Amino acid sequence: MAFRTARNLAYFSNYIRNYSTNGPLVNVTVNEKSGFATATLQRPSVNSLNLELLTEISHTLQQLEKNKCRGLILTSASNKVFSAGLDLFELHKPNADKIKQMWSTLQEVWIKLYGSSYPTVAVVNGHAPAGGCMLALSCEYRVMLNNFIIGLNEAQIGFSAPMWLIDGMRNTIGSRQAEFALTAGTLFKTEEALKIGLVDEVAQSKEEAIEKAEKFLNKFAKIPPHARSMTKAALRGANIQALVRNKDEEVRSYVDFVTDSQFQDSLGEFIELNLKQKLSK
Ligand SMILES: CCCCCCCCCCCCC/C=C/C(=O)SCCNC(=O)CCNC(=O)[C@H](O)C(C)(C)COP(=O)(O)OP(=O)(O)OC[C@H]1O[C@@H](n2cnc3c(N)ncnc32)[C@H](O)[C@@H]1OP(=O)(O)O
Repeated sequence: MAFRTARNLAYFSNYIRNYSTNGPLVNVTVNEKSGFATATLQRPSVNSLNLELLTEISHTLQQLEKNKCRGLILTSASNKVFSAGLDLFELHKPNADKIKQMWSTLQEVWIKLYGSSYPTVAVVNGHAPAGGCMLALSCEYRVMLNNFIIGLNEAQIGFSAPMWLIDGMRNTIGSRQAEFALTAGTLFKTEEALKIGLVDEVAQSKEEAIEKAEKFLNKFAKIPPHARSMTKAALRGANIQALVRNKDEEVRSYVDFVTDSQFQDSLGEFIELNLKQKLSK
């Protein structure tokens, strides 16, 4: 049964309504004609990835897969920030159990989005540092609006991106550019990101970006879906399998790393320097 049927659509909307306690953090709409779903991240003010948002993204992806989605556009309700990445306030002086769940859910999101059977496009309509860039990189195609930044700036905050994310970056922009970008933790302006292939197209407005995203998704209209998804799995499978094999070990290392006092000190400094307005509230 295709996801675009009215019955499935109603089921999906009900599911999202029932799932969220404080209103959905991800709003999903489906274009009944094309069958393409648009998932809009709407956690104020910057879509920072806390456990609740990550869990909702993960459940949304699961439902899309189950309902044989024909294509996904991932975007943001904010007109300034696509996603600010992991919620740094949740990483600061953390509860180890929550951190464990957070990292495990982040891994799930990568597995489900990078490995989705349906085609995916990120409409990057705002800044996309770190985890924001991760979400965009998990998609197959990226259309970005002008005057924003995107990149994996983990090195600047005092850690390294995990192996699966490094691989995702390498697959997108090539080894040499990935090495330059990751070791310096570079955040690229839209035009620079286009030049190195971190984004595929630039748009002047969200409407134009959505049109470009739909054009990309329509390219697959005549390709048998199972052939498309088998080919995608062949290309991306090794990355996913390596993560699945190493999942629990990575969660353990991550919790140790984040709860270590040295990391907490450097995160505290980063917050103080970059997000101190919020800290002083
Ligand atoms: C086997 C090995 C395993 C071990 C692994 C070791 C560790 C590995 C960790 C790897 C992690 C990789 C994956 C992802 C990592 C991350 O995502 S880390 C997060 C990095 N994020 C950032 O650096 C972004 C910081 N924010 C900004 O640069 C800017 O805020 C912005 C996004 C560019 C937006 O700028 P602007 O529009 O000017 O808004 P601001 O005024 O700066 O911010 C608005 C409010 O939002 C709050 N905020 C911003 N970012 C965050 C955030 N990341 N988390 C929480 N909150 C955030 C900010 O404080 C403002 O709040 P108010 O003052 O209350 O308005």
